[in-house]
Amino acid sequence: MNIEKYSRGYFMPPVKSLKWTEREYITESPTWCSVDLRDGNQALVVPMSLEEKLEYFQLLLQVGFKEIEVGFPAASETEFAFLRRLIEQDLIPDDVTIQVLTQSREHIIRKTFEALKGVNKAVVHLYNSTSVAQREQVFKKSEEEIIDIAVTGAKMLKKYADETEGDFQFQYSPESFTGTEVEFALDICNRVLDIWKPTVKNKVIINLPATVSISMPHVYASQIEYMSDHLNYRDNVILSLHPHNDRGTGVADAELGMLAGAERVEGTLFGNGERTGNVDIVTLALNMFSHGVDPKLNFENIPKIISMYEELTKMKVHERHPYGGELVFTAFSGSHQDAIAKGMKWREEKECQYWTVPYLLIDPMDIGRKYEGDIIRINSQSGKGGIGYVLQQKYGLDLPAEMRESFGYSVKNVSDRKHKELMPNEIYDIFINEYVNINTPVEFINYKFTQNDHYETIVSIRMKNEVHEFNGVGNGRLDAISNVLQTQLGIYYKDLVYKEHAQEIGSGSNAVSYVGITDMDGVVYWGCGIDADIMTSSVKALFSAVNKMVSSLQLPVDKEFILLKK
Ligand SMILES: CC(=O)SCCNC(=O)CCNC(=O)[C@H](O)C(C)(C)COP(=O)(O)OP(=O)(O)OC[C@H]1O[C@@H](n2cnc3c(N)ncnc32)[C@H](O)[C@@H]1OP(=O)(O)O
Ligand SMILES: CC(C)C(=O)C(=O)O
Ligand SMILES: [Mg+2]
Repeated sequence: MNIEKYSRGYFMPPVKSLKWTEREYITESPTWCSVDLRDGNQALVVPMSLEEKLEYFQLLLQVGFKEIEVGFPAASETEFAFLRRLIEQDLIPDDVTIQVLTQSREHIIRKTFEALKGVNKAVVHLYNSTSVAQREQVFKKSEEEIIDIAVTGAKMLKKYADETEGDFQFQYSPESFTGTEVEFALDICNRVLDIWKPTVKNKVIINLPATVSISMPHVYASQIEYMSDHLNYRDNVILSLHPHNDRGTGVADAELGMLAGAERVEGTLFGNGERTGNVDIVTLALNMFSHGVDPKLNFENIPKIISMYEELTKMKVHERHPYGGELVFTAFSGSHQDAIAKGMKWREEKECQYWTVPYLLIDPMDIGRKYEGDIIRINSQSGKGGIGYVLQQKYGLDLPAEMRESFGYSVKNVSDRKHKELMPNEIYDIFINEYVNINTPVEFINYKFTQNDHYETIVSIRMKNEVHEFNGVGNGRLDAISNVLQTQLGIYYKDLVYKEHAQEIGSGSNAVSYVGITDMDGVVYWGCGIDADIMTSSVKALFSAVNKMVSSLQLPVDKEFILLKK
């Protein structure tokens, strides 16, 4: 790699300013400004049509944005017409302020104000680039000449605003701020403020963009803190951030920037925007939410927001995207699944106030995701905890702990062999086929019981197409039948374990029984019986376990032969 080609192109403030390091977390939501319809839109392969922008605008209103940069009206017919539509059809709610972007060029500013005619209120956002690279290479101008672009633009905004009806607030961005000497950025912002003279009633927004993110987040935070501490008219200035995500640290930049004194953040849903995108407001807001701080945006139905976002922008939310991604609440691996399943149970039992389930930063249900099919999915990396959880949640089958282990391996093996994820119905099918009501080679037909001080049974069993009746006794009914199998058919085992429950999910209310038996070599075999009658379900479970053992050990099942053997 050609490492000699690169060096650090950012500027630390002249005085190190690190008060932000003493603040631990963000205690209240900033003012959010969506720039989806401008920065997001200008970065799309095909920018949105007017109708699409209208639909996206509605989406942003539903999410709860109160400030929305709706476009760059001088850029195109669509941009201009969109703003006109919003104004002429009165589509801007009273508590929402729209924002428009303009360069510092008179014909562009003029067109911008033309587009704004009839608006009640709006933020007019002026930008010019200030970095060393842009001064030298793009504008080929001195610092004073660059300041002149900003100051001239600021004066033009004031003039056109004075001539246009409506309530206008001004915003200035020293674009490419992160590649600008911080003292110069401060100087140019103060010179613009001197023109606009912000007041308590008409504050000015100074927006400090990481147009290109070129440093680690603590550098950006230090730059923001320096600006916050040294800007003139500070009480009447709203300090705003506009991070991009070139280094993958857009969210960190915004969070540290807020700790450093910023009161407002510009960004987009899911981080759409130039190159690697703007900062993702969904992530920022839900990060706050996860700390118990109200972000004042509503992401209760994130699947719907994603589907509208994808349809309108033609972009895709990545599977691993924080909060929104399809897989971000999903555990495939055994130990994660086990911990999540136990954490969910703990939560149910303890009725805890705070969400503390391991591996899940927030409760997926809070943003419209569901547990089923979302948090635990099964492949060859999965474990008994997760597999048991799926059977329990989806089919109401609460397997005994030891049986979960044995079943877990069956499922993993299938997934491994087929090299695919297994859906809950496939897991259920494996369970039914391998464990439930297994009746070969020894088929249970029916039973009769009489009770004295013990139980007597006559049980009918089919083997090799012939039905035989056997008599047996025992302390309980299952014990009586177990004794038939052992003493009369010679199918010996030990340590019979048994569990039953009602199957609350699905049609009807079946009883489910599980039986585990251990052969003479210590190998355990499990069976399950499902039946409307609880006794029958337990007998079926016993026969299922017995049949698994008989098949595995290849025991003879001819009645005469067994009796002979005995
Ligand atoms: C970081 C950001 O996202 S900034 C926003 C970027 N967004 C967009 O550019 C989308 C909308 N833009 C457009 O549709 C067009 O660029 C327009 C309509 C604004 C201008 O179009 P044009 O004049 O045809 O082209 P272009 O943008 O290339 O203009 C470049 C000229 O503007 C100058 N310029 C660029 N930015 C600014 C600015 N903020 N203020 C003043 N002049 C500027 C350049 O130095 C260059 O000057 P030159 O003609 O002397 O070389
Ligand atoms: C217009 C400005 C704020 C911008 O989009 C940027 O600098 O990234
Ligand atoms: Mg930008």
